[in-house]
Amino acid sequence: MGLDLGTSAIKCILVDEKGTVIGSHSVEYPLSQPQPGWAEQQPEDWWNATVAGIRGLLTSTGVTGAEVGGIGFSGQMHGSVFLDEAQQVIRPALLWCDQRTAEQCAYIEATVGEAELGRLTGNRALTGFTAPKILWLRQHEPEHYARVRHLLLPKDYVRLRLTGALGMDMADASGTLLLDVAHRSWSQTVAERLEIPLAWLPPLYESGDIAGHLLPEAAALTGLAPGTPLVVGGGDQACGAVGVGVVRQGIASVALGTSGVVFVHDDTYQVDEAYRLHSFCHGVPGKWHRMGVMLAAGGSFQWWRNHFAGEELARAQEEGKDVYEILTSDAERAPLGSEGLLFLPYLSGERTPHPDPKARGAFIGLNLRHGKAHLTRAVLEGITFGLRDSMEMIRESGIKVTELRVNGGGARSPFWRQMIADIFGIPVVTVNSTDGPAYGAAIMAASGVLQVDIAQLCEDWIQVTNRVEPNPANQQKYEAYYKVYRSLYPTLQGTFHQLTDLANTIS
Ligand SMILES: Nc1ncnc2c1ncn2[C@@H]1O[C@H](COP(=O)(O)OP(=O)(O)O)[C@@H](O)[C@H]1O
Ligand SMILES: O=C(CO)[C@@H](O)[C@H](O)COP(=O)(O)O
Repeated sequence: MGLDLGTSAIKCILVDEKGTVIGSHSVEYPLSQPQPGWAEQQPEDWWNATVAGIRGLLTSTGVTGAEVGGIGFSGQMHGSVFLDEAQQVIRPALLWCDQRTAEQCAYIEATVGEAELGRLTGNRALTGFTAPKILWLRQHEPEHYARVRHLLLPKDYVRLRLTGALGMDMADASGTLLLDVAHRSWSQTVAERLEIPLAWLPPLYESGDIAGHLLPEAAALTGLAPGTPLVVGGGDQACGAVGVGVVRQGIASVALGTSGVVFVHDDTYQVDEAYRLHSFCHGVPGKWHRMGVMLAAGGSFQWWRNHFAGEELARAQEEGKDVYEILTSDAERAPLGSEGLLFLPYLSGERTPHPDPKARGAFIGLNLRHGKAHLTRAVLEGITFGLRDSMEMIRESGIKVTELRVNGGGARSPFWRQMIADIFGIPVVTVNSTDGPAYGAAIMAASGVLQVDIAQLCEDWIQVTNRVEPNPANQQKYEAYYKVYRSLYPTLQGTFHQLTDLANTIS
């Protein structure tokens, strides 16, 4: 069984011993934004959704608990679950997309030193990461901070409830800013300089290791058998990459979920100049990866759907279609470049390439000829240009990428896949497994239980099902628009900051 504890829902899948998916079941949970730029979830909601998700999956597939050989976990990364002495949750978790910690990031870079932090952790301090969240708690909620005894990431908390065992994988731990990514161990130096007790951090594992076994009370709730092994699993980006077979050099993946991620495998530990890309441990034991992360990729498209696609939603219901399919087919009818219209996708601030919580979105170049289809196309093009920025950094690092494997909700659209091929100038493929991180988690479960290499299972289970080549004529036209796109953030940065400050002070 593979579980993916996402931002909006948990997705649970069952896979047989040949790697075929035999069923899936999702259960949603809410996200709260108590203040602008904040994002929180209740760990109890994750737990209830996990129990309902596993039960729903067993019921819908007719598989019995005793037939499940093992469970692997994928999860949204970076979120802080603060637990007290009795392992009880102290407050809602601050999520990966929470932007409240700019001041704490500046403090970390000043205290540890920017270059030293990079040398020790492989990364720079970014608002979504976990260590700044701990410092925020210390500064703003000292009564909560005083009770903290354990710090976990989202999926590790749910695994604790299932097994009673504390643990974290190297891939997810890389996003805490407390891991010595090169040596795959907690960084005593960083923890000491930030005065964060190392004792709060759980034991570290590789993704295919067994972390514990299902408790009888969790078995009774879920319908699974007591003692079922739980494999550690990984952060959702590492799991998503494993789920599409990005386990060797030369292949990259693009994940189009709420966030947007360009991900490359590294056989050895590598860092990018000035730590512009994240350098993290991979879910493949003893391997690493680099990635660029956009905060609102699919999230920008979802925002567009939620606020401006009432008509399309009604059409989707009438025609029994998905509203995203209607939106993308309308967008396809607008000309390439949306007749001189560009969209900046920094609706949640940004991480890569502009680590700036005050970055904002924009439509640039509107004229009277533009209608909704132009704007929809501009949103998709703007997101894809944003992803291309990460690919440029990967290219500048000297990595030659010959194939892009796409996953996440956005990968369902053939139009968007062709757009990625044209904007990146690289062939885009899809594979037989379309369950992304949940499938990667199932591969990790099989690896732990059957004692087979993760890379070998990817080789055996994953096949390319579709390949699109870049269209040279489109590539040239997009190149011209991309040049203008790249010039926009530096020009507008000051304006974005002024507007964010105004919005925070004048209401
Ligand atoms: N048919 C589709 N065509 C294009 N984009 C889609 C389609 N379906 C979903 N999406 C995009 O995928 C996103 C959801 O992706 P998903 O991987 O499920 O996200 P997450 O795991 O972050 O919740 C949506 O916000 C939307 O932008
Ligand atoms: O912050 C990151 C990776 O560094 C995000 O990838 C989150 O881990 C969750 O993203 P979605 O899967 O919900 O898009």
